[in-house]
Amino acid sequence: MTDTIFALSSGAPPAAIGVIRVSGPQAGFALEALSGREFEPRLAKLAYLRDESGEILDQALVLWFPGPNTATGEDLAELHCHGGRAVVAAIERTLDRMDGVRRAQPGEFTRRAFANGRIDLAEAEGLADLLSAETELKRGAAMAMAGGAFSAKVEEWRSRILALSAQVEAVLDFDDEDDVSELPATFLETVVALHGELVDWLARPPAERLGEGYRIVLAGPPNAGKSTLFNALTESEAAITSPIAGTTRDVIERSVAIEGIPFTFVDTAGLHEAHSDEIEKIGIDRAQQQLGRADLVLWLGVSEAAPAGSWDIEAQIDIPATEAKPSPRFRVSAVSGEGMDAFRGAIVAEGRQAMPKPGEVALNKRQRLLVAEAASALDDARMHSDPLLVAENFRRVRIAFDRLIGRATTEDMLDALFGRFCIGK
Ligand SMILES: Nc1nc2c(c(=O)[nH]1)N(C=O)[C@@H](CNc1ccc(C(=O)N[C@@H](CCC(=O)O)C(=O)O)cc1)CN2
Ligand SMILES: Nc1nc2c(ncn2[C@@H]2O[C@H](COP(=O)(O)OP(=O)(O)OP(=O)(O)O)[C@@H](O)[C@H]2O)c(=O)[nH]1
Ligand SMILES: [Mg+2]
Repeated sequence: MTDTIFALSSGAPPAAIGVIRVSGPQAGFALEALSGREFEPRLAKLAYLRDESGEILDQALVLWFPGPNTATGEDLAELHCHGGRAVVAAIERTLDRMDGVRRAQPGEFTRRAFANGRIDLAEAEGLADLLSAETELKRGAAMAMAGGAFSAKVEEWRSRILALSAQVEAVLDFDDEDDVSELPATFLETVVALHGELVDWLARPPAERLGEGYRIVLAGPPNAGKSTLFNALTESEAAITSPIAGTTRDVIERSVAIEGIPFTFVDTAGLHEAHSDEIEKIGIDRAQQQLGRADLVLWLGVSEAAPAGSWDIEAQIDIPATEAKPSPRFRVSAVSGEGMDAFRGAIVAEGRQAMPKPGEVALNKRQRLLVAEAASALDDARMHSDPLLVAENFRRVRIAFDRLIGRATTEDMLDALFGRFCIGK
């Protein structure tokens, strides 16, 4: 028999309220054992929860959801208890002592929702992202994925490839000529259109961008004001600043959201020919590596040395002795604040255009690999005139679509996905 599982599904104690969810065939029994009574479906009721000896553990608000029309597709009970550590622990211990009832593993509620067909795999991935969303932009993308926006798209692609497959199968069934010339005139057009759509999806900003943030590296010679600017942009004191050249030696990273856009700012050691100091040399090596990883480099050195694609910044403009650059992209002072508003605005605009659009679905790596596999199979299909090979490649396309929404999955893959969830989800 399926185990009945339980876990605290709200924030960690101590909290005002803790919600313990119980899902599975024994959920109704467990609820009755704790409360001594039965409940009307989907109607909140206040009840005392007791252990086997009759001792009151808590007074809780209880919800009873009989399956299969529930979040998990199983019988489901929710105990909205007081969120103190000992309260939650006492209720959990009492549940744990019941036959066929055990603690849930990470993501196990969602895994059951998937196993019972309540949600598909893309929606489950969206839920995982929703739980880890720290910016407005990521929340919007995750909500779109969790709400089935991409699943609906894949279903549509799937029906298109099935229709194309049927046309090829018809040729295979009725034609001895082994020639795709019998296919409808629109056949190739339809293949090309679907392929183009997949390629467009692959060109979209990836979902990982939303987590990692737009990566901006500050670079230039010592004492150029990199760390001071870094602190101003991240509104922190993360980097040490001083008039001593060579103050920053290691790479300092800070992730911040500005206007809902996620950024990772990176401060680096001043670039110059370090002759004697071994530590500084290592720092400069690391700074150089960071230049290669950046989405955007803010260059505070002489304009002639600016790396390709970087923004040439004239910093410390409040200091009269600062030599003016001929045509910098921005002139700023992190100390007086001069030029900073326009500079910050431009950075936000740059980050925004590299991110998925608000509320738009973004694909994660797994999803991109499968869309790429479907696109490449369609491309192969286009190259063949043998209907057997065309049909075979269309099968590859269909399998990739199936994997996107979880119609074809392996245990390993499900373990990896649902392991990302916290306990209680
Ligand atoms: N108290 C509580 N809040 C919660 C959740 C929960 O499980 N419990 N959720 C946990 O993720 C989210 C809401 N998600 C849910 C998704 C489906 C169903 C559900 O029962 N679906 C049924 C009936 C739908 C209906 O009544 O209209 C169904 O789909 O058939 C419930 C919650 C966020 N808030
Ligand atoms: N007045 C003024 N002083 C600044 C400004 N930016 C930086 N400074 C000062 O210049 C000195 C060097 O600044 P840092 O930010 O440490 O320079 P850095 O580029 O990080 O230097 P290294 O870490 O050694 O490579 C410090 O004393 C700062 O206080 C500015 O915009 N105006
Ligand atoms: Mg520094």
